[in-house]
Amino acid sequence: MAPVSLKWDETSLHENRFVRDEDERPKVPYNKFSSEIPVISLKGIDDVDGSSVDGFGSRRAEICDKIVKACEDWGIFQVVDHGVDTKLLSEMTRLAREFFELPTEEKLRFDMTGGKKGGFIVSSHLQGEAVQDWREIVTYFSYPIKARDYSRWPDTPKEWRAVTEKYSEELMGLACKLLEVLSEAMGLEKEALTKACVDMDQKVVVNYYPKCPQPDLTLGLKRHTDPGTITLLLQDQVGGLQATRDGGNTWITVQPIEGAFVVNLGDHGHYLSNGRFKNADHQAVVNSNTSRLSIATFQNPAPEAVVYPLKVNEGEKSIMEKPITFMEMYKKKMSTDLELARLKKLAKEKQDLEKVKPIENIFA
Ligand SMILES: O=C1C[C@@H](c2ccc(O)c(O)c2)Oc2cc(O)cc(O)c21
Ligand SMILES: O=C(O)CCC(=O)C(=O)O
Ligand SMILES: [Fe+2]
Repeated sequence: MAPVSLKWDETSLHENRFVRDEDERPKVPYNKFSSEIPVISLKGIDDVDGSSVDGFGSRRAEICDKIVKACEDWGIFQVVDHGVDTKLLSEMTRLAREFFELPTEEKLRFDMTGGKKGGFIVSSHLQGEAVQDWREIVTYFSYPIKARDYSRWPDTPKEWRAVTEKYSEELMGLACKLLEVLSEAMGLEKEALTKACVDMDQKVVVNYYPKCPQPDLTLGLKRHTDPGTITLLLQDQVGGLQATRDGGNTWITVQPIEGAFVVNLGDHGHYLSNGRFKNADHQAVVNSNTSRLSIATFQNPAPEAVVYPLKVNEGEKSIMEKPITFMEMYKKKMSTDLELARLKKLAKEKQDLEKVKPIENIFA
């Protein structure tokens, strides 16, 4: 299947494929930033247990409390002082932008359509979506290292592969550190969550959202929860990431912070904690002033890893009926997402037909 379109500046939203139903359209501007999502400094997270700040408990304990609270409230928070070199972050962003500025034919050398594992695609990783996302992505699978297929990693700009390898390694380290905190908060050993992932997978998705003539009618990336354990998102200073915790009634736009990562829990993290930690419900909106770039690093369990709460407290019930593998969970989620989109499209077509019926009747 050929990609939809790469001529974003010539694409009119009168082309229905980008127009969302009214209930799905953005409710809050891309640049009206909220301070509701906590920003947590990780400085001191490696302090050995027992060392104290001014005699009041350790800095690590303080950070852990903030992370746990954010996961219980929103399933989303930002981290600063995380230890990943800021030069690496700016290199990663610069090279990613250069990739999207390449001529179409160059990007299509990595065309991912037809089920290839990694590469470039317009709009969505899900083929068959009723309404398209206003974005392009390039994606590659970085862990486990033995499964890397470099033929699916962009080779232009030429420094990108080396930078990406380093970036992936650093982010794997940071993600594991955050999972240790959550394991301890569940009263489990530090390695409990990473062990439950068996051999942790990592997948990097670089999102490029072109500027859009009618941003109020469409979405850069439709509302979703991430399927995996935890996601680390690096975004530029434009703004567009939005979160909801009341099923899409109200939304907030996450404030971009230079050098910070937005961390959000996915479905796997939510299930393993028996629902204690939220799987962040989020979307990306676009704007008519400027394009936007974000880099999502998805930390997922191995496909064969068993998904089931690690601990069910006394008096509670498991939120899962039975254990399933991550592969089963992922496939079920993606097919449900597609099916919902298909049903919505059908319902809309039916509604549109009903509207024209009275006119037909005039001629009957
Ligand atoms: O692009 C994404 C975002 C996200 C997602 C999940 C479920 C959806 O229905 C959706 O439209 C987007 O999580 C992903 C998970 C992946 O494995 C690949 C992706 O490209 C994405
Ligand atoms: O671009 C963003 O801000 C959100 C990206 C995202 O949610 C994703 O890639 O899963
Ligand atoms: Fe996401």
